Amino acid sequence: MRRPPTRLFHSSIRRNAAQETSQLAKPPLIQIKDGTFYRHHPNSLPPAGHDAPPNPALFPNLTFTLPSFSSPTQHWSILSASSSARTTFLQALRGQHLCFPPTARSYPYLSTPEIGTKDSRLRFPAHAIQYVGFDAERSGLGGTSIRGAYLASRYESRHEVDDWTVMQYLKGETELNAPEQEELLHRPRGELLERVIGDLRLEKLVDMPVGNLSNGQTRRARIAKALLGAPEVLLLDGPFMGLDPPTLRHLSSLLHQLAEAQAPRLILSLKPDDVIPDWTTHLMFLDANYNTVAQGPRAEVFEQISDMYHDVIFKSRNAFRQLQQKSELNPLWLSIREIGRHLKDRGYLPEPDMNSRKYRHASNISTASDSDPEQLSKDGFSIFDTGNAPILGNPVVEMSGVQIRYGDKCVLGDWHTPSHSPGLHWTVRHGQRWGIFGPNGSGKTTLLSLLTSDHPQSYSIPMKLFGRSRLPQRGKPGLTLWDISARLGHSSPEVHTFFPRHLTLRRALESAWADTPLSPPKLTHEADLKVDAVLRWDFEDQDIHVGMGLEWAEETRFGEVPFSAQRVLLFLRAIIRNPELLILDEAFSGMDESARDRCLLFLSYGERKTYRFLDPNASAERVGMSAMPAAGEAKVVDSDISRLDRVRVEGLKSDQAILVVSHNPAEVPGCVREWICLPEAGMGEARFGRLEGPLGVGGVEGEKRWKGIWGV
Ligand SMILES: Nc1ncnc2c1ncn2[C@@H]1O[C@H](COP(=O)(O)OP(=O)(O)OP(=O)(O)O)[C@@H](O)[C@H]1O
Repeated sequence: MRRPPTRLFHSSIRRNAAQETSQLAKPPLIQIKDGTFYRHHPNSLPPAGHDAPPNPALFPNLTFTLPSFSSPTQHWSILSASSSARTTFLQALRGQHLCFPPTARSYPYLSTPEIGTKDSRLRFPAHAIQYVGFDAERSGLGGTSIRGAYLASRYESRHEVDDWTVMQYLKGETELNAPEQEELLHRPRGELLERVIGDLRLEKLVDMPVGNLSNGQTRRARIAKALLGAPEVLLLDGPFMGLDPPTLRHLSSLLHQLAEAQAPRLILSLKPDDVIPDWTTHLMFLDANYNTVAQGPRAEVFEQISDMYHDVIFKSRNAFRQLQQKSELNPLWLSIREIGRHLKDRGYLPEPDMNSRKYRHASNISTASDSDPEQLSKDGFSIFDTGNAPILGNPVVEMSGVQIRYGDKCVLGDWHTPSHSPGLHWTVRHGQRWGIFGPNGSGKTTLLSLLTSDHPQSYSIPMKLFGRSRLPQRGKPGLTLWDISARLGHSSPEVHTFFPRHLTLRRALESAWADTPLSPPKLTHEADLKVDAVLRWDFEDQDIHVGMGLEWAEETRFGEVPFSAQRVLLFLRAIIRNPELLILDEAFSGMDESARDRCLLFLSYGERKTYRFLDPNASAERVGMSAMPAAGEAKVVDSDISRLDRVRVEGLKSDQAILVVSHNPAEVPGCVREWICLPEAGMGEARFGRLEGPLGVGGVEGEKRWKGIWGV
């Protein structure tokens, strides 16, 4: 059901209807005709092999039109398994990257007199087309927040001089020197400001420093800020990443209203497992090599993807043999498999005509099914646990009535159960694998900051870590920051934000053995071997030839590799020492899906297991598996390194405790069984539960488990 538009958009919708006829004749807003893009001028670089940075042709011969007005309205989403392809495409739309020929990319509507009368700055694509990316969101609001400050400052009452309030951020009052007259003219006016604040539910947050906002709150503030610039087009890169289901629904409906009003026009970029909003009318599908694979009306693109997907899945043996040869892995095929599987699982794809000749081999190929008892999660866990629950060790975390308050606002533990003192009562034991869930703003990050000691109140609350309090007690010294960091592995968007970009990849990993990323690591021979093993696994895939050089890891800096690869490295840094307590807080968000799946597998099995693409025509006995995989799926098998008995990095040990925060079941490791779901402030108490198997198995069972956690 369509919701009525909010106040903000009423007037524009009315105006649009009245002006429809004349608007239809207006020139397109973005027009690309047979254009190819490059990051650097192809003639400006030394020839390949002479230290030239990679400079692939981006979206060769792209033709794309975004109308300025259309009836019915066109709402585009860009789909790709590669975050880099998605972001690069959006950048190209707003005038970034070199276009060949230069005239192939134009913005005819921005040159019309109509735009001139609105705001002369809108003539420039970089102004008229605003980009909001969410990968590094928890780093703050466009550099206006915790700039260079230590993470802990988020939780302290005194803030830096430039820790602006949300209102200052929205109004653009974030310069220490007074702005020029021209700038003042363009500040958002009262009425618009009030409406945007209301529509994005920011009323209660306007006086809060931007550094204190949670992930979901930050997202709303960033969209509000972009809207206040009144752009013609808003590009939202991964808008649903890291949002809880209710916030996601609210945001999607809000975006729909904006898009319908064409004020601004919206283009979303989506990951394969993102919800594709019902109101998306047009899709662009990109592969990981910066090629456009399909574009057009939604149903047509789904049909094309369905054809390609079933082709890849059911194709002849020869094609699958090619897939098996890792060196010949075809990024287009991989992209089609990844996108196709997700779209098929969610019922977007039409079924192919199985009578057609090309599917004649398909009859003996299995497809994934919930009833298959042998079905595994992507990281190799059976869909239902069969063995006994693990024997648990001593407590690692003991909270006995924890409440966190700022003035009279309680952001964690604002409840009272008859059997306990008020607040959160929670024990995590050695060997337990916990998922921490809850809506945006429910206090998950705050809870973890108490364990990592980023929160100053961690000294005063009733909490023990590793059996000790933070402050000294009779006969027992207090637990120092160094004690904690030696026993803890932690990866989160905040760790990412503050991680030194200049460290080499090897040094970044080695910092797992240091007190802080910049202090000298205390390495042993065993640690060196582990670092080598992880580097080989990370960048060269599991079945590398042992003994290959790793010089690249000493030559490449952390800041030089793509965002997704940085996340992978920080994940590996967190797990490499098998810490007693491992915290993975949105650690997999922002990773490309294939990298994420490999990381999840590595978490549980280290170098022991790997993925293999299997020939769907082979029999189960021949490939040494108890059941055949779903058609075209990569399956978890023993690695060559394991067979050669050269494993240096084992997976999780039975006595490690892990805590995982995620809003996406596919990002929750298959080993997680215990869960806690924090309530929204003032909405009751935390709920606890235990799963009968992994969360990320999709299908009916996966959905049932996920909904159970959210109390749906
Ligand atoms: N110093 C502070 N003063 C007041 N409120 C604060 C402060 N720091 C955080 N908050 C509030 O505490 C609440 C919990 O924030 P937290 O980041 O822990 O939530 P979260 O569950 O991790 O959210 P998300 O899923 O969006 O990341 C939020 O409403 C946030 O605005």
